[in-house]
Amino acid sequence: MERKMRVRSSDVVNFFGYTAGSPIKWKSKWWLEGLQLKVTENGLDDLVAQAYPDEPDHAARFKKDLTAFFTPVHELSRFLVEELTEALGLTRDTFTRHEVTQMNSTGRMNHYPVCSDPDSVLGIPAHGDIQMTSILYQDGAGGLQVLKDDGQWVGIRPEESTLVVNIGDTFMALTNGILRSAVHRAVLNSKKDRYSTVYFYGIDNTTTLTVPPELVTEEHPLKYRPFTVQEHRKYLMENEIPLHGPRHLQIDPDDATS
Ligand SMILES: O=C(O)CCC(=O)C(=O)O
Ligand SMILES: [Fe+2]
Repeated sequence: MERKMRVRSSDVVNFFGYTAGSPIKWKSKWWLEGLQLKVTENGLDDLVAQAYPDEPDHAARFKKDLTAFFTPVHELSRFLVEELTEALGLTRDTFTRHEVTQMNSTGRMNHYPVCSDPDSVLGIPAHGDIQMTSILYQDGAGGLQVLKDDGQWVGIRPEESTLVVNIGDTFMALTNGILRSAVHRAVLNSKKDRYSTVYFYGIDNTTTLTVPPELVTEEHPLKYRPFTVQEHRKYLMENEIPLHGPRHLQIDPDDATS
């Protein structure tokens, strides 16, 4: 506990560091503790030094373990974004060229403690992820659910050696809604704790991003206005997200067709 307190978050927008319960000001309760990570050389050095100030061996091992997961997953994220971009008929680096530093991407480790009344509270309530893609590794406990178009929640069963890939709100808006940000949540169980680790691959936070003109046609008119990821993040931190994608970034926020 003392170690967790050493790295606790004091940042309400990006909440880097340790948080217990909801890291943001939504009304609903979150039944989890989490560690939000800056996955850069400096970010990881600072974190492990704060967590293990007098134990350099532990610090080095923790950094090695974090790097072993996040470095390949960063490369995989960029590859997947580029493959999807190309599949849409665009130049491969249309979006990834906005990847300034890894600073715009975030790692997150979630721990959902066992809950004696799992139907009374959620681990994480319904949301879409902010960034381009999320890659999630979950243990065998199960609890991730995705919202289907018919309003039903479907469980994403854990499979050994399998990663879950999710499209985020930024990628949805930048592809004019062709790729869909999946609304998801984490439910609890009364038998065992659950752990998951996520990498949110992000591009430039502060540049105004726009839908490429190639994705705007007569049948598929421009649906999303120019935006910055930072502005989108701030909106989400301040507004509990309803059960749909980034509708506030739409030119017509009342258009509910996706
Ligand atoms: O733990 C999970 O299955 C979901 C985690 C998640 O949605 C998130 O960290 O954004
Ligand atoms: Fe998520």
